[in-house]
Amino acid sequence: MRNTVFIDGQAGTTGLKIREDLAKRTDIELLQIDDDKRKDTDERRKLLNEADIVFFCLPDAAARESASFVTNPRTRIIDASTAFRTDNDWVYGLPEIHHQRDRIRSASRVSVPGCHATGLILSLRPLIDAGIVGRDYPVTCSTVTGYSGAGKSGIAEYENLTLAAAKQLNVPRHYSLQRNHKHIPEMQLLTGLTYEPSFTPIKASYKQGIAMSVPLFSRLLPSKSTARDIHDVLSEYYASERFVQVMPFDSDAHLDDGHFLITACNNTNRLELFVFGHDDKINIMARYDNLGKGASGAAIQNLNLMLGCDEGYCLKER
Ligand SMILES: NC(=O)C1=CN([C@@H]2O[C@H](COP(=O)(O)OP(=O)(O)OC[C@H]3O[C@@H](n4cnc5c(N)ncnc54)[C@H](OP(=O)(O)O)[C@@H]3O)[C@@H](O)[C@H]2O)C=CC1
Ligand SMILES: CC(=O)N[C@@H](CCC(=O)OP(=O)(O)O)C(=O)O
Repeated sequence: MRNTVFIDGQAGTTGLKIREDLAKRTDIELLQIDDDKRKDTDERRKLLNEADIVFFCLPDAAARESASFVTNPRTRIIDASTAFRTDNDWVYGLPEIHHQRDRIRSASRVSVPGCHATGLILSLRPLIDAGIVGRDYPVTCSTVTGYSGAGKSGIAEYENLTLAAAKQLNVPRHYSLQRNHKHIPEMQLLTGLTYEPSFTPIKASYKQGIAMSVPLFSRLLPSKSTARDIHDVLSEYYASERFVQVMPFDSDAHLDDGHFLITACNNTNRLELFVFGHDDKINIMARYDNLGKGASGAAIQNLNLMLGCDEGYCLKER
């Protein structure tokens, strides 16, 4: 029997991609909403309660509204927004974190991680669990990200430009400089840090692909662990993962003439982790597609787990 799926927000950046990927599948029947009824409350409410699984690919406020419309106890929800990521009644959809995969399999409410948060949590959580990084470590981190992370309006901002605006947007832009990015609460909760990490994102003039950088100082770690120790712990933690790979230690072979290529995982659900450094200096880097493992890929990986089918069904590993 086929599972019925409805995507609330099917015309947005994340919704469109999920729809495109699921349309190829024989195990799923996609419930369609007419284009002129996409925001019609009654029609959405009807479809939300007809489907076995629904995706919310909506702004936070609309996601909260949709959640309140679901009254059918059989309907399971996968939400791509920030609305429920730190809510105890929802399961955080990052299966690579120990014990999370089993929780996702049986969950009825799953929250897809934020794109920036994914990189930080996967970099730090194994190290904090192992006691290599103290919970009270003063973590700083930053990302460089493509403009599609901001959805349709962000894409339009960069792609429908006058010449003058194009010149301005050609230059990378820092944002959330008050250290108030919306992913900070989930970063803190899911890493287990005592204090909020200091996080600075930078948006640049390319469509998709994200790189998270987490610098650490060996002298501030409880056992003065080195970059090599950190590489060993991460390698062991993710050894059996399909979508998270720890790349060989400190190798220039990963670089393009000494530079890090942010877009190397684009159009896949793959996330690559790198550890660079020597002596006191350690730098963990994660690269992935903000629209892949950072959004629709992660959402489909969660769907596969919830349906009990192959976790990688219709997802590209490389
Ligand atoms: N882009 C990314 O890299 C990532 C996005 N996310 C999150 O996923 C969610 C969706 O993001 P994204 O796809 O980028 O956003 P988009 O802005 O591209 O798409 C959102 C869609 O929701 C529709 N919509 C807005 N309000 C309503 C409503 N009340 N009822 C029905 N539909 C509505 C919009 O309609 P209309 O077309 O008319 O504007 C649009 O089609 C957001 O919460 C975002 O933060 C998460 C991870 C990464
Ligand atoms: C480039 C860009 O603007 N990206 C967005 C985040 C995209 C994302 O992950 O949004 P959600 O947390 O809603 O899922 C931002 O940094 O605010």
